[in-house]
Amino acid sequence: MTTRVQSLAQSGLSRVPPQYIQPPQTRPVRHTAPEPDSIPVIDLSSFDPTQRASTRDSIARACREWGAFHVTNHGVPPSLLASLRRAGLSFFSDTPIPDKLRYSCSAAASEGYGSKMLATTTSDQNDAVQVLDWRDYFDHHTLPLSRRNPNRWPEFPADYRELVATYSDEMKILAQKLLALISESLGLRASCIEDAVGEFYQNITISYYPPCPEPDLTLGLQSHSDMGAITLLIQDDVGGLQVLKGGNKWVTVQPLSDAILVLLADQTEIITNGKYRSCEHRAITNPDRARLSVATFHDPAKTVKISPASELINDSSLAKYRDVVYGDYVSSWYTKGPGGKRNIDALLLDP
Ligand SMILES: O=C(O)CCC(=O)C(=O)O
Ligand SMILES: [Fe+2]
Repeated sequence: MTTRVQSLAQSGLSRVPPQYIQPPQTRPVRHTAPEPDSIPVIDLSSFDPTQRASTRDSIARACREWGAFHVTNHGVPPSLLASLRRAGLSFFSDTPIPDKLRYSCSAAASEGYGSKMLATTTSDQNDAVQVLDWRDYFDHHTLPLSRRNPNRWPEFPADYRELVATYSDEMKILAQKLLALISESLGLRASCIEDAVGEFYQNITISYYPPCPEPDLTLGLQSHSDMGAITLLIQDDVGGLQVLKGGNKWVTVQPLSDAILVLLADQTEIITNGKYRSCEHRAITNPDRARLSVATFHDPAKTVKISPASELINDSSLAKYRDVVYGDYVSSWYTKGPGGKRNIDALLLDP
């Protein structure tokens, strides 16, 4: 069974164990001065037709420049976001570790309480070395309803299961709204991306990053892009999520109370034929405070074949990505590990 990072952190270590030490090239660089650049914020309240055009333009710019943006006035009650963060934090910080271990998940992508999501190796003097993330998590299978079994989720606090179920339903509605706006921002039919994805397979992962004694040597979550279509993320006020801008600059996403962060994922990159790239991101740790985030992933079914939208392909704009059956993409992702964007880049026809 994998060690939980929280038990290591609570044992009062002053150094992190060697398997959590990143090689020099992937260690985080801490920003001391305020960063000049920040993730765009898009107000979704203006759903009347005249404003919709300017919302679409802002979305187009954010998707091209960042592959990520915050949304405000998104229709999800702020009290629900706060309650879910509170319930998640209570599971991680108030439940004794032996009780949490009753919910242990067995392998990558299975439901439950775990720590090592990603098998990743880095080469150290020709020996393959596995580097672990400084993170524990709880993964919930939430949609379609046939996958949702709240009995597998924590039963404390008392409203935990109901909150996760309500949150799942709200995130589905928001993901549909956003995929429609993103499609339209490319001049496509509103339903174009959602039709290509099909019924959403939705997972909700609550991540808990304990304080880390050596934050300059570790990552809470190594660099990756999410493999599905679209991810909706909320975090607490601690901060630590970073997105890669322009392929070379890590920018910290400043927590914005009540906003929801939208991250474009790999299948949207394929469907839009690379007009919008998926967002590469990672989480850093800090020495003082534990951090909590909730990521809601919206993926195709494993049997769905994903290819660039036919509306975007013509004689002067050829398909840039190979078609892929989503289940094959997922298997290969877990076999190779994330490694930034190497999985999606491997599908490029002419890299
Ligand atoms: O903790 C975060 O902010 C990032 C989580 C994430 O990227 C993921 O779960 O895929
Ligand atoms: Fe992610």
